[in-house]
Amino acid sequence: MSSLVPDVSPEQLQQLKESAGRCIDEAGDVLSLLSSEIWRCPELAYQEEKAHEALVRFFSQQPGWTVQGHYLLNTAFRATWGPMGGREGDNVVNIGFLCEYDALPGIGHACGHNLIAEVGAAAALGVKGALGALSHCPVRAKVTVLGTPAEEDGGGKIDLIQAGAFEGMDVVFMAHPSQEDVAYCADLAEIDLTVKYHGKASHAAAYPWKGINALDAAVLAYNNLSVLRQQLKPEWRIHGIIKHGGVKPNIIPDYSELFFYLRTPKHQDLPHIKEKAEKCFRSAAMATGCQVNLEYGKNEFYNILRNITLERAYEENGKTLGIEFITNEKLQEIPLGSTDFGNVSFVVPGIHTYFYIGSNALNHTEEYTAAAGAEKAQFYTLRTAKAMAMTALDVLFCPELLQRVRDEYAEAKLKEESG
Ligand SMILES: NCCC[C@H](NC(=O)CCN)C(=O)O
Repeated sequence: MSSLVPDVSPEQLQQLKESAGRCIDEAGDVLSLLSSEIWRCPELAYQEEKAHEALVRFFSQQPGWTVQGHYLLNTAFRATWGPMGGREGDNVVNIGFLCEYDALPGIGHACGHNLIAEVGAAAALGVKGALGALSHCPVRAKVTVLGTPAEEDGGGKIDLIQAGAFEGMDVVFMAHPSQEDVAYCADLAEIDLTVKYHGKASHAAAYPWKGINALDAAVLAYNNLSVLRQQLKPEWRIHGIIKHGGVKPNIIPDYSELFFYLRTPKHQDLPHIKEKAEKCFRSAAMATGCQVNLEYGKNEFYNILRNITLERAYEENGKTLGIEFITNEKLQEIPLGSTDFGNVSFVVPGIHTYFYIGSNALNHTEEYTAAAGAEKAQFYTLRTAKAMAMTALDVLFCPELLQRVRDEYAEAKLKEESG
């Protein structure tokens, strides 16, 4: 155990951790109600108005929180507690907990973002409850809960970074529902791409030769990408849909639209995959005579800048609660997606952990939607919140640990950005 702040013994820190756990358990009912309220009203990216309202109300009803609704984004919020403790002039240690709450089209909370909101809120209540019960907290602490919308589409955290929402935070935590408990996954960098082909309509039977077929362009592009995949590095991903391919069989389509995600392990590799994909889309335009427009998403999602120091502290705390983390060997088998937390990890040291919710269903399926709304998920969600809260207390009371977190972050960022 790293050395603690003066006047705090390891036993006292352990008692604080147990106090945080009790506070989370005591709030279990209201936390479950919050989570199910969000789960029952799935809302898409940037449209999470009911979820935003539920979370703002939740923290407004909890004593001691300063709550800002519509914080920098219409459906983002910020709830802060502190600074408290320590002595005037002491450095404040600001711990951030992130809440996601956007759903997926047609299948609701199939990624369990209602549980992400719950686990962030729960961990924050736990830390605040433990520190608030002290007659005098020897460290100057602040807890910040940030509601970060639109992870599934657009990247609300990236908008919030650009708006300065993460300034002054020392460490951030969030946890994402999964099939396993793991402190880190090598989530991929990602960019959205919308491709629009414009051709010329004509009667498909009477005089097709007068048409310029935008659906042909879409099909050629799709097939170009399908053969390109053999030449991509194994971790790279290109996948997408044809959103529009025509209106009637007897009208040569004059418009088609495709929506694709391009992914690479490092965000520095995104330009390379973009270049390869663009050739596939532009050559299809050339072959058919269509005009083509390529429109990239407004935000590039970064890969996660991992912090092993923080991950290990989280794992140590989680194991005391019975969490069985998967081994590193199995880590290679974890399916990877992308998250705008990656961008956050390049401005603040943090961890984006994954947690089992009592089901082996797969994310982005209707089965997972059911699992995310099931009572069974509550035990695992609160347990994860306790592990996060305990790790936050380690950071607050072990200056040496916080320094190692910061040193690793600075070194990893320098290494990553120097390629
Ligand atoms: N265009 C961004 C897509 C993000 C999405 N994220 C996840 O699925 C993580 C879990 N919510 C993705 O497709 O990776």
